[in-house]
Amino acid sequence: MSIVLENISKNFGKFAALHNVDLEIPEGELVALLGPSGCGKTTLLRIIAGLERPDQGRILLNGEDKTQLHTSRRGIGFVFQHYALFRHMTVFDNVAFGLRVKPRRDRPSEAEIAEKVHSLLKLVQLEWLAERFPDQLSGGQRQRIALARALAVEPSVLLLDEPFGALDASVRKDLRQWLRNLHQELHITSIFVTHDQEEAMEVASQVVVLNHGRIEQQGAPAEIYENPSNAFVSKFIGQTNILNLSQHDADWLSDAGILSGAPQGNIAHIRPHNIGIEKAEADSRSPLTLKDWQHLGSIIRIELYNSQLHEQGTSLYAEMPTERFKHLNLNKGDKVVVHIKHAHWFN
Ligand SMILES: Nc1ncnc2c1ncn2[C@@H]1O[C@H](COP(=O)(O)OP(=O)(O)OP(=O)(O)O)[C@@H](O)[C@H]1O
Repeated sequence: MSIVLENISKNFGKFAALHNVDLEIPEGELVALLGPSGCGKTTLLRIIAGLERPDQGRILLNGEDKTQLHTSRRGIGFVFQHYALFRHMTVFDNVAFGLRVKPRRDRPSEAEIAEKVHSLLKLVQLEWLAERFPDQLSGGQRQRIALARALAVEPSVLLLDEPFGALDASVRKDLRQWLRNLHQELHITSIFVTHDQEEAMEVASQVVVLNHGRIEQQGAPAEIYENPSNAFVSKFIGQTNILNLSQHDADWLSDAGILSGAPQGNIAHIRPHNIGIEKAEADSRSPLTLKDWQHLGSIIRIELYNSQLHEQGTSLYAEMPTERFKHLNLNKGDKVVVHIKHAHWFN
């Protein structure tokens, strides 16, 4: 099901949680709503679900205005943190719940329900847990069961609010991949809320970046990373070095080669992987010293100290493949020269 939001605004008392939000989600996408705490992600999700009424605007599902339609009639499944599994029911009964409460004329027989529940438990790869109670499951297993429960009623849209929020890092990573695979299998239009940019980039086919109740940018992860439409998005998505030219950082940038052309703004955002490094000659006048580095798996993050950077104490971060770093044979305290391959410019 496609989703279109037109000019949605929502106030809580005097506080404007969403301002004139326009959003189009084509059928079958897996969309991340990404933004800092309090930016309006959950409010937007609740409005799509029909759990919250917008003060203004329309919600179109498959092109039809459903703004006034009750949640239960929107064909939406959700996995919200506070809609936890029913503790007194087994896994099987939890997944069967949505089918058993259907009106009599739509309700499948118990045999059909059993078949459906088993096929869903198979889909989430937890068939062997059917007779357990939620307290006897791990956090990751509970989330997968919650998803099976949401899928039982064959929703046209799946909404997930911080689905992996409370889980530890390695379980989160597994579940991200698993959700992506599941989506590729089912193709249900899905929207999940996260404040974790890495999660959004890794899982989603489309990322919607929100800030202060407004959409800053929508696009494929690579598009948002490579062409951030403003300084907020650039800073929020991935690591970036921020250099303010109006604060006299221009001189050393010019030495570094970045200002070979005219600056295209007052502020340069430079991704760590766009900073190339070479060992400096002994007589180099480079202001940059290798301060420290960290191993991030196959890449190395390098911290450079710049004695001429206007804001004293700030470092510049570069990244390169581990192999290349080994080849450079650098030690802490070595002088380096940098070559800046690309910058995003803002005012
Ligand atoms: N029922 C409410 N009454 C008053 N204010 C609310 C209500 N619900 C949300 N808000 C406010 O609206 C803003 C947006 O809230 P929302 O839950 O949508 O943010 P969020 O982006 O999901 O944040 P988080 O990542 O922290 O969950 C917040 O400032 C919040 O305090």
